[in-house]
Amino acid sequence: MASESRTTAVPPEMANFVVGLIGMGDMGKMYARRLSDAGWRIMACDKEDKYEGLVDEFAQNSNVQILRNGHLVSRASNYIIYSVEAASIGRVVAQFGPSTRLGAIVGGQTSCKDPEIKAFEEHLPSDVDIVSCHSLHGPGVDPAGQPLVLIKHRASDESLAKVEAVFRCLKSKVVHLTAREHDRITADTQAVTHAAFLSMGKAWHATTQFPWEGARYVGGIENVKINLMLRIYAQKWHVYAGLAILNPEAHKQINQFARSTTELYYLMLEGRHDELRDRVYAAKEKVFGAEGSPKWATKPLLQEAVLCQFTLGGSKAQPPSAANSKKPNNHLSLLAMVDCWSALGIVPFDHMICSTPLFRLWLGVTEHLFRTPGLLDECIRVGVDDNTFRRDDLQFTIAACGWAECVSLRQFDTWRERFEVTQRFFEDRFEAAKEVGNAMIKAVLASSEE
Ligand SMILES: NC(=O)C1=CN([C@@H]2O[C@H](COP(=O)(O)OP(=O)(O)OC[C@H]3O[C@@H](n4cnc5c(N)ncnc54)[C@H](OP(=O)(O)O)[C@@H]3O)[C@@H](O)[C@H]2O)C=CC1
Ligand SMILES: O=C(O)C(=O)Cc1ccc(O)cc1
Repeated sequence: MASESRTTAVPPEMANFVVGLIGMGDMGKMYARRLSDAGWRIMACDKEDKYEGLVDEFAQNSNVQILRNGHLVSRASNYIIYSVEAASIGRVVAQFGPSTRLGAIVGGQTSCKDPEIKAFEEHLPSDVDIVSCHSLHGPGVDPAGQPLVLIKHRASDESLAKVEAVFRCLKSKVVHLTAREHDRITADTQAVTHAAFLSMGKAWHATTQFPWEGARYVGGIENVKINLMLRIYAQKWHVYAGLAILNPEAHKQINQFARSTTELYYLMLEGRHDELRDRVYAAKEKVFGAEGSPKWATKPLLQEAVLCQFTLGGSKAQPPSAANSKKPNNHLSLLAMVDCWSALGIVPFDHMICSTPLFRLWLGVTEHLFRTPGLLDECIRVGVDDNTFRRDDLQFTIAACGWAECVSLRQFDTWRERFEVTQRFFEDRFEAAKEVGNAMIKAVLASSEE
């Protein structure tokens, strides 16, 4: 669309306001497109070697001006958003921060706020206000209705109001938090959720299987596991490494998830049915409330039936309608998640205000498992009596411990290698998974709004 024909969402008193974007990767481009479509003037850059490519890409968009580097963006913009890799934020702000225009506002889009805020405090001139942001969804998701965290770290009310005016066109749900609150909540909602899906991918890779091709991973819960695992492995490695390794609050959660997985697996392996049952039910009570006074809403977060159709399989082992050929599974990953929340005193429903689509699906299937009569007892029985999933669960446990160790040792390079080798194993299916995953998320969001 030519920008000249756009209607504008820019208030008259902000007609000359320029939004700067440093980092034009997936999120930076998403902001550039959406804000410029709403009438905001954008000045943006990526690394200098991408200058020509970006100029070509945005040539038709007269509201977006591509500059050669962050110095030029910083000097010319009123609100500058750093949208670079979390691990680079210190270096990039050190480089461009001192060029920030007098009296400007600065923020960042990185998924973990501790290093970002430290970098701003260290390198920005004292006349600059700091209002950071975080859209809690990936670049391909419509921001309307999704949470957008705003952090008024060092700013006047007037600066905050300007930032709110800029983001209003996204139609996201604004959540005001401190940087510390943000990191604590996203450690619970994102980092530990990703640890579960990353471990599933590793386990299926280690046992060289594409789970959608076999007959064991059939049904709504399995579709969520498979589609979200693929969705994560289809992304850039640094997004997940950054929010796990750099978030000081996340290490404890990821470590506890590995411990919960290992301890539940031991109980299954050693046939200690009653201990396993006691532990799972104690965790259920702590996380989901006692019998008769549950913490979940009357209406379940999601209907498993809605999820059954979103299978990547269908051509081989099972037709898409084969919901009733579901195989009972012990769902070690889901039991471990609830055990982990219980051990850390986390009530996941408290975080819904700040949740990603992926977290809502994960919590939704977990809730489904724990609130559907008979399902939890079936898991416990399968966990003890049935060897069908033993190997996969062993690999899942090894993977969960591997990720936890890698995170606690802050091993970015190892993290990357672990991620990319499994990414290559699954890459042929990313396109299909993206389509099915998007449709699944859309259907679940629609059914939860009914
Ligand atoms: N992807 C997602 O789902 C979400 C990501 N985020 C966060 O947003 C941030 C950006 O993520 P995303 O867009 O996905 O990542 P991308 O890797 O797609 O984008 C980051 C961009 O910043 C560029 N960059 C690095 N250093 C500089 C520099 N000195 N000057 C200018 N540009 C630079 C990178 O170049 P190069 O690749 O060459 O290093 C890259 O193009 C991350 O911190 C991420 O954690 C937040 C919400 C969702
Ligand atoms: O929904 C998720 O957890 C995602 O995987 C997408 C994502 C990744 C990084 C973020 O900082 C926010 C959202």
